[in-house]
Amino acid sequence: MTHEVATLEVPEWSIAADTTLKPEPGSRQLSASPSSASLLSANTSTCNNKPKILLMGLSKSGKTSIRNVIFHKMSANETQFLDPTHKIDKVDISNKSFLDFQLWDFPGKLDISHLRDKEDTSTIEKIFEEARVLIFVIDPVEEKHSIAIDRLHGTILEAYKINPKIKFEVFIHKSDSINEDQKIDNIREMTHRINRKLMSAGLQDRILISFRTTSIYDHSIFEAMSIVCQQLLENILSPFENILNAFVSSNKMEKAFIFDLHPKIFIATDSSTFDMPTYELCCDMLDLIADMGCIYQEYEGGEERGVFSTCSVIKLNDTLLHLKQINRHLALVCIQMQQDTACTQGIVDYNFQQLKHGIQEVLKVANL
Ligand SMILES: Nc1nc2c(ncn2[C@@H]2O[C@H](COP(=O)(O)OP(=O)(O)OP(=O)(O)O)[C@@H](O)[C@H]2O)c(=O)[nH]1
Repeated sequence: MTHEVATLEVPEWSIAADTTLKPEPGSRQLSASPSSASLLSANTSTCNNKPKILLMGLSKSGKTSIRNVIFHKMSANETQFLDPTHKIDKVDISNKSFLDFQLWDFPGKLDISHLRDKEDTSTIEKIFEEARVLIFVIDPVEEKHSIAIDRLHGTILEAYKINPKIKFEVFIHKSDSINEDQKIDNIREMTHRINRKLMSAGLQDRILISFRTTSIYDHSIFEAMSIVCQQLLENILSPFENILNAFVSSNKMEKAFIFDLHPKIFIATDSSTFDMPTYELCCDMLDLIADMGCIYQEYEGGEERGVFSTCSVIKLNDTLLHLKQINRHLALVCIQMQQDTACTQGIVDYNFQQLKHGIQEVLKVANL
């Protein structure tokens, strides 16, 4: 397979060290033997109006690793040296990001479902009433499956009681350590066990839980987090999808994604079938352009020179990969089969300008 970079401009988003993370001061303090009170601590009191995503699960299930790999560009191998989380770690995802929300990483030792008797209930209510999505991370190779399912069930009941609109996502994590058959079996077994528990509480029709297999060692965690983050953008998802559908059909594209560049999360795609290899190819293109950008970024007077109209095309045999920056935060990445000569670069460029205009109009109306 020949890899050929046809055109390349340096993207301004590729350079900066990751500044999307702004952990709150003191949010990672250690305590010798944490009680539930110290695990919760005053951290829950500094809420703001941003949507919140909660990251829960047993100790060592991989919550902090997920957070760091996606939002802090930590390599998967480095996560082996992470300390356990001792207090709720709240992270603002904003600044250089299009997405604007808070991610709350909970200590695995903190079992919210058993706190009602011990804690001020208003603290627990505060956690759930402002949350949009609860991600529960389960390690499938742990012997503590039943404990994890019990904790998940208790947490879901508690959260639903306080906030019936909250969405539930279960990441069956560390999928790199199990084979394909085990992945399917795991999802089937967990769905069955949690549904049986919800049925006995009479809630099986009211609570919808999505199960995904994830790993920080491949793109699956980025895909899963992308789908979770899209739940915060409900009002723009459908117009974005329509615009992408029109772009894909008029340029005879295979697939198109709109990515938030910090972090590498896709916030929309066209309605054609999603397949992992295509998504991985688009992610790899983003990484490649970002890396090239780091090397070739030009500076003016010690400052990075802003490049707002980055366009890159990579030719892989008979496939063209396009990356076109829409604005400071967003980029279109799409795949086109080259044998389709009807769509020249000029036509693609013109149609991209129409897409860009459409996206900007949607963002204006949505006040984003
Ligand atoms: N194989 C594999 N290991 C992972 C994955 N994600 C995390 N880990 C490892 O799991 C271990 C625990 O990860 P942490 O992120 O610290 O777990 P945690 O859920 O935050 O743990 P607490 O802070 O105690 O609640 C680390 O050694 C990680 O390297 C994964 O996708 N695959």
